[in-house]
Amino acid sequence: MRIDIVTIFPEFFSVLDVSLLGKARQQKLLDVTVHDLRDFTHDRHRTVDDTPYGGGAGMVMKPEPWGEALDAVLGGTPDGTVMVVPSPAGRPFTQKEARELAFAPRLVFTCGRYEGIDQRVIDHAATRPGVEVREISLGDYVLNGGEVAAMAMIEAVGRLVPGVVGNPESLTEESHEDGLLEYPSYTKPSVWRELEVPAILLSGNHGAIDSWRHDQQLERTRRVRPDLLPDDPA
Ligand SMILES: N#Cc1c(-c2ccc3ccn(Cc4ccc(CN5CCCCC5)cc4)c3c2)n[nH]c1N
Repeated sequence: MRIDIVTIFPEFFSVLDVSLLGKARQQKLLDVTVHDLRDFTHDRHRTVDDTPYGGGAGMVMKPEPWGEALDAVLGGTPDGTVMVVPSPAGRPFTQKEARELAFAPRLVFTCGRYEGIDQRVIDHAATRPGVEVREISLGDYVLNGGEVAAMAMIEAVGRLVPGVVGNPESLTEESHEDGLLEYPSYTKPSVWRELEVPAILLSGNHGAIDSWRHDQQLERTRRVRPDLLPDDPA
């Protein structure tokens, strides 16, 4: 999978050189390129923002640099490219969407700042052949820009790309994969500060362990996220 990121803070994504995603890049499972939006400006101050039409607080990101950046990045776009626009006005990001995006041949993340990107940039991108535009929100709270959201989405999607995670089985037993929160996990020692590991986990009875773990998922989901249960009697 190819991932392009356009941002005014390219150094923000240096974390992609390390950890699991860094290894995936070395293994050519992920091809990640970060582009500095200011490289697509032509004035001395490398200006990317201006005052909003209609008034209001803050600044809006100018369309011209974005247009040139996306011309450069989206040129020669294979069909199925998804341009992800992190936005507080976007659709909430979910594990289901992460799974969908993991199958896209190419993702382009457009990281806005200030009060956002001139809407015409998003509207124009949607007319580009082979490009699907998705405005996605990380959650119902306000960030200062799109980079944190893009990083979270890249990690959530990148780890689902075949070969990135060593044991793909571990991907199926995670919160939200089966619509439930995950069961609690334990490791050695069996007693720690007088706290014992649940005896069932030491029994070697894997049928009983699986059943206990599913019960734990249901209990935790009912307690913490009843909204995830289709018709929880509550
Ligand atoms: N994903 C995600 C996000 C973001 C996110 C994503 C991308 C950008 C680009 C800039 N910002 C900052 C910002 C802050 C407030 C507002 C609202 N204003 C209301 C009055 C009229 C003007 C707009 C817009 C933009 C961003 C925030 N926040 N929270 C998420 N889950």
